[in-house]
Amino acid sequence: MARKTPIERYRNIGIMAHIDAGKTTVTERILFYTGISHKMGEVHEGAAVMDWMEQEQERGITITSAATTTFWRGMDQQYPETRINIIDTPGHVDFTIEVERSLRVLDGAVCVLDANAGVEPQTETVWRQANRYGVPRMVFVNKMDKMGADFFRCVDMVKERLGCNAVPVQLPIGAEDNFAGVVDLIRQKAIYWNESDMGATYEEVEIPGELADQAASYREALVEAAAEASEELMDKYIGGEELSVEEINHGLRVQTIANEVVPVLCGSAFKNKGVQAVLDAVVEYMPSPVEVPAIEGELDDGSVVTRDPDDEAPFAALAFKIATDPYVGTLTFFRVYSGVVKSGDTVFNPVKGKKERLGRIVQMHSKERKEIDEVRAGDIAAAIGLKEVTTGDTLCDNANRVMLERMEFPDPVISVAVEPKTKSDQEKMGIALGKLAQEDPSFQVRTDEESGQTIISGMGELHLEIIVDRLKREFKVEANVGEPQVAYREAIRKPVEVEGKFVRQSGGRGQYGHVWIRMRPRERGEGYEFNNKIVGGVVPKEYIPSVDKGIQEQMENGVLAGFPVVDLEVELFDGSYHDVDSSEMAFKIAGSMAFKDGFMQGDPVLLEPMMKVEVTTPEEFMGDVMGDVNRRRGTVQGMEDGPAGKIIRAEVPLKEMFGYATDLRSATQGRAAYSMEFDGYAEAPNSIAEEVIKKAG
Ligand SMILES: Nc1nc2c(ncn2[C@@H]2O[C@H](COP(=O)(O)OP(=O)(O)OP(=O)(O)O)[C@@H](O)[C@H]2O)c(=O)[nH]1
Repeated sequence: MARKTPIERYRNIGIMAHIDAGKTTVTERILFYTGISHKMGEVHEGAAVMDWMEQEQERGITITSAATTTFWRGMDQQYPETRINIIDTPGHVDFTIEVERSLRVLDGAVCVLDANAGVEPQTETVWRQANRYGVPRMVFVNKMDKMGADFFRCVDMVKERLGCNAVPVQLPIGAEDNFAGVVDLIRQKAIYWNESDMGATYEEVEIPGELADQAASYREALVEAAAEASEELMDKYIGGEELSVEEINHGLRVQTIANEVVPVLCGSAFKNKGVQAVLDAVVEYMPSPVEVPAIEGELDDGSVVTRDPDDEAPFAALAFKIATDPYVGTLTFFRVYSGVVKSGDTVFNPVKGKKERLGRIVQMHSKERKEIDEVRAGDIAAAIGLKEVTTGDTLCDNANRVMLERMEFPDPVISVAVEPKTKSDQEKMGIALGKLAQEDPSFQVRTDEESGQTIISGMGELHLEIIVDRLKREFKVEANVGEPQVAYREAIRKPVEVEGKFVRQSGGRGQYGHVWIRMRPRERGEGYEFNNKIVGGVVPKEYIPSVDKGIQEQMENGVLAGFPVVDLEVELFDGSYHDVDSSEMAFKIAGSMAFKDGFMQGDPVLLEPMMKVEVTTPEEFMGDVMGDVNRRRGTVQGMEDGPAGKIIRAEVPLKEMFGYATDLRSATQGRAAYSMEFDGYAEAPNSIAEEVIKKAG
């Protein structure tokens, strides 16, 4: 079967925003105007099309990043059919991991701002993440109808706080209650959407006289920005020639894809103004899969290759999202980078080292699934029923194996004990948690060896709350939840040289393992490294991996208070063996004994997770907020004025952030907002360490 839409007409885009900027509303309107969603559900009525998980509706926030396919031919039907895959990116801080993995598979992003609030903390976080992946972006200044809406201040904030070359391609006509439409600076028209049909139709007229000068000067700036794209355009521009609409759009497209320009549009999704123009801009300025650098992958022999966006190339795809659906089971969302895959094909997963057969393949058109036979390079779809695939895995042609760049997931920083309410819940809970962990690599489940309790760990309080909520709703498991616990780490601060000797002599065959190791602290985040420096076979080769294994197992279990040991280099440099009594087991124990001793001699320390916290508060509460940050052992790192009040940036230990949402609300009459993000591990003060160690017994 041939490709219906040529790959050049694909757009894989994400919509990113701070919470409440209107991402869900914008997405819904897109689906409405593209004809997929025939009925608009308002967010506050809980019927939003994208918010298809129950608790998302209740909380009014979007948690999962589903992918939705839609088609657009332009406001004026001026384009050939363009296939737009919208990858939903969540706005809440606890889900930055979801943002990361959607950024990984999209080619461009629309950043939605609240015209009153402008650039908010989470906008910045997501923007930085997008910088890391080099994702081309455009900005939609939404809520132009809202009190305090200010387009020009938003543009300045985008320039200053996000440090990019924001170029308005529209100007608003009026603001707040008087927001009426937009000036299209490229086509030099004023556009007014009709209210009678929810903005489905519009009028195009001359630019109002009072805006003419402003429009002319903004147009000049935009034409200049477009001209930068090539010498040819620049020569024409400098020579005083008019650039055509096509030339301007082409120039902006080149510059946007090169991350040199960020086009800025405006409107009000809620009032049905401006959304179709956003879709036109997606077609005009966002890249197709063939306009972004081809993805790289590693072959078995370690050599690096690219997988080009071409149907003829071997199949390679990345699984970026696993969702558990109550009706069909596991849905694995994947982005195809190269080649074609059909339902029924067997694919290889190099991460798991396993082959799996693709059963049914579906494409998500919002709530509705459409079953499809094949997926081609550049497209996004979901496979039903894959068992072994987890987020971030590669799926590829079995005869042309390749491992695409892996996604990195941070370790969870917070955990709680969950206990099933009844015996019959016990087994169900195990299965449910297993499924949830498969969906979400930043969520982990383990059993505490001593207490036998099930411990779940994640990226924040809300993250775990939602997991427990899903247990109840989707899996009908009732569970009691303990107090949230911080995921500490342990480390040494000074290099040591230690011996580990395990000798047992009894009647028959004894045990003999003997090692000397050097342990050195490494920088935070550098992890573990094992080096074998044995010469002359004093420890036989076959026992060396056992030493490493013994150390790693002990590291997992910790020494001070049962938390994993991190950032350590171990060098095995001496030891001895016995012809009869030595075994892998004996060397494993010797390794773990040496490690434990060395750890205690190495000036051990407890590490605690630190959070980067940003609070926006009206000025009158600033003193209270700062005082509170100090009481929480936080350090204020900066302060600035924002449109919604003072912005305080601080670093605070996660332990002290429990319950912060409630405390902040009551201290500021609900007028402050905050966001937080994991920053790294730092040494915990002695008083805290002692408390934690004592508790661990
Ligand atoms: N005045 C006005 N309100 C809007 C506009 N767009 C969205 N809203 C409202 O703003 C609120 C938040 O909108 P959402 O679309 O849920 O925002 P979101 O960014 O998806 O929020 P999260 O899913 O929580 O990240 C809702 O009450 C919307 O009705 C707009 O253009 N103007």
